[in-house]
Amino acid sequence: MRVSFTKMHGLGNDFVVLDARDRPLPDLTEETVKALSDRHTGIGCDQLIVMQPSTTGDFAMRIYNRDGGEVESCGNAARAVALLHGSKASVDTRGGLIMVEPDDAGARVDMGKPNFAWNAIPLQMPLDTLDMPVAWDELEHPVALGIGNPHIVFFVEDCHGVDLARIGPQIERDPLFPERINVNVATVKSRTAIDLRVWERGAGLTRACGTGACATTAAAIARGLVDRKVTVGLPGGSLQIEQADDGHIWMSGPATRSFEGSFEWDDFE
Ligand SMILES: N[C@@H](CCC[C@H](N)C(=O)O)C(=O)O
Repeated sequence: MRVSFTKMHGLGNDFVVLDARDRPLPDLTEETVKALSDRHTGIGCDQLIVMQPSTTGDFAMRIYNRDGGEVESCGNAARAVALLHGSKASVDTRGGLIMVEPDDAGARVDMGKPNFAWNAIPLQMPLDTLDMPVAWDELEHPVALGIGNPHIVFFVEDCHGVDLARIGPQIERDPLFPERINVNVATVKSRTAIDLRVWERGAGLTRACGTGACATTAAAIARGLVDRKVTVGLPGGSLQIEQADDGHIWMSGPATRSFEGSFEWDDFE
């Protein structure tokens, strides 16, 4: 079966997007995701995204990390599918229903409410998620929360000085996080600006992480470190994040279509 794809990115966090809204795809296995995501032998991406029909939203977005695992949420991909859809839409994800709307800058997304409940994230045991009594080397007292998917946020003096490639995988796979976790190191620059680097669960260091930017802003607001409207600077560029009066986190930022192509499904099974 010949399948068309669109290669896209949000601030350098890149995706292979398959549109199965009108034409179903064969079952996607972990091996197929890994093979398509491979940067040497496949098409190459951080996440594989599948758009599908939905009964609860205008369409569904399924998200697979490059390691083959299916996950709940992806902020940068939400902006990418908004661009492909072309108009305001409700998107059904495993992390909940989100609203997307293309705009001049790319897209605006209502990512829903952050969840600080330890068993929703989930953590292995009850802990104060706003000030966790845990440390990994110099990284200590993090905030843990869910924004569809699980995140841990460390506020540090200089996020660029953290060896995230070394410590990120240790934290991601610590038994404290039964479903593993996305690891954010953040430096608060002012009441309206945060610098952020992210070690993504199942994908490693990425140029940007939309849910990471939302989770970090929600954590910084909860700690009283920033105002409710923040610019988050990531290696790939900036996102605008805002918490509305009802607690929902809104994200605005670019989404880019890189190229289109097609492949033989059988070659990646
Ligand atoms: N790049 C994404 C997040 C993708 C999923 C994440 N790695 C997870 O495992 O939860 C984003 O922009 O939010």
